[in-house]
Amino acid sequence: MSAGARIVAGREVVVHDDEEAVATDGAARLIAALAAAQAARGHASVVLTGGGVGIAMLRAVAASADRDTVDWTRVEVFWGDERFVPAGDAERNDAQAREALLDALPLDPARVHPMASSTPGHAALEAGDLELVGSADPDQGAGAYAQILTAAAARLGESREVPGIPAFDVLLAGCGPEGHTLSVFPDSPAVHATAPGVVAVRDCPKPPPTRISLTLAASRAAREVWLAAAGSGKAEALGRAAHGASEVDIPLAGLAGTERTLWLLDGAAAAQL
Ligand SMILES: O=C(O)[C@H](O)[C@@H](O)[C@H](O)[C@H](O)COP(=O)(O)O
Repeated sequence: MSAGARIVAGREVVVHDDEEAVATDGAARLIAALAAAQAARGHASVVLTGGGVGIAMLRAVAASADRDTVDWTRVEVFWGDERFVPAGDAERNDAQAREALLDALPLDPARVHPMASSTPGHAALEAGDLELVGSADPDQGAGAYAQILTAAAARLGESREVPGIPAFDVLLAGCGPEGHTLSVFPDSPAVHATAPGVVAVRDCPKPPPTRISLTLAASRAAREVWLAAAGSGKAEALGRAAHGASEVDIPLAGLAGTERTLWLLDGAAAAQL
């Protein structure tokens, strides 16, 4: 267990003073975890999230003096969810991640796997496979991402617990005040999708309304799942999850890594644990 952490209902919880400290600590941990994965397995994989803290963490990685302890040419990058808007739209999680960090790294483009945009007909050749990067239909985009994950599982190692999905080294997630995580919202079709996979999400209460998301079951293929959240608006949902709420009511309660589940919070978000 890491320094300063306590266990709350099976999760390792680290509480910081403010959002900036959450982002800085998350960045340091991410750099260390990716370097350790490369030392152990020769490659590393991370699943990124959108949202304020998730993107702040990427900015902190970009600014870190330890950034180059990771061989970024051998890091495989995925997304846990994506806003289904046109390619390059500033609302897209991948566009925000590129701007915050990815554009500054010597990543291998064949190892960066964005989810589909809503711009139809865009396709790209990646790692010898045809990856669909744009479609008018979010279901088609979700299906394409499921294929990308299956191919990646063959390369990176399939999760023993969740067949067909890679055993990602780290999956990053945020959460909303009503308990959503990824783009899995309370009592929505996505939270009832128990088979591990990738789903199209419609009518999201948080704009934009159409998204693509891993299911909670697919997210649980990751070795380590880290939830980063800050602010009093997240306190009630985190408190309910810590006190046993179901993932149907509070989807973030369903986040769990096969080796570690870590919550990186500020004091305001941790107030009801
Ligand atoms: O695309 C998104 O919106 C997300 O991936 C979403 O799950 C986000 O991480 C949380 O809503 C937290 O967002 P904030 O940190 O901005 O509150």
